[in-house]
Amino acid sequence: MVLKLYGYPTSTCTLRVAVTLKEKNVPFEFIPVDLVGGQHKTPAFTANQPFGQVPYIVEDDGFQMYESRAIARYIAAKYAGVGEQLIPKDLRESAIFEQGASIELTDYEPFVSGLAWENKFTQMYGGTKDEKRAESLLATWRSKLDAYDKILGQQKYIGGNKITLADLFHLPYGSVLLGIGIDEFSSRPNVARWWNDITSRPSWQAIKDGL
Ligand SMILES: N[C@@H](CCC(=O)N[C@@H](CS)C(=O)NCC(=O)O)C(=O)O
Repeated sequence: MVLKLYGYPTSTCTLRVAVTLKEKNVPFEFIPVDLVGGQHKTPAFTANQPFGQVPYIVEDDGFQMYESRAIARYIAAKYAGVGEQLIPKDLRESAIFEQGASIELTDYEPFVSGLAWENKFTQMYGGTKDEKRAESLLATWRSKLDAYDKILGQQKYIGGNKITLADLFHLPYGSVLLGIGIDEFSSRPNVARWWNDITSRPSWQAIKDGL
């Protein structure tokens, strides 16, 4: 038996875990959850993920957990000896990794997810776009990316000079926005260099269009 990843084929949170598994060459079985049909809100599902969200993983000895970034950290630690380190061991390298991972959570995800909802998902679910909110999110995200460009002018990756989970965490939502024509990456030289670098990794290429 291999690790089971319960998720949705194109969900950003599911892809965050999948790219980490691919990066570490961990074989896994993807088990699709019917988000459209509401499977994730059933008692059988919330027994495994109390918030009724994907993803969660189950290992062959029965160990299971949820929260995409926490799962990625677990996988990176468990398979530390395989491929890239993804979470540095050195104290100060680890501190800069944590800095980058925190930036993703506070200065990136709220804006990219908001923009993805306003420009894509809301309409998919029959809602209407809130133009004012979308404009405000875009303006803030642009200023955040200006800061990213400065950071990436001084270091190769967002979590230091080596690829880490902090970089991988950026991939799913950034790709959603590019897919709907919101490109704030290519006009910023250091961000563009970084984005091309991380998106060209075989791990991401293998899953970027969904599982
Ligand atoms: N913090 C959670 C968020 C999980 C989450 O938002 N999952 C979304 C898909 S990316 C979901 O299940 N949405 C359906 C819902 O919330 O009803 C994680 O990172 O795993």
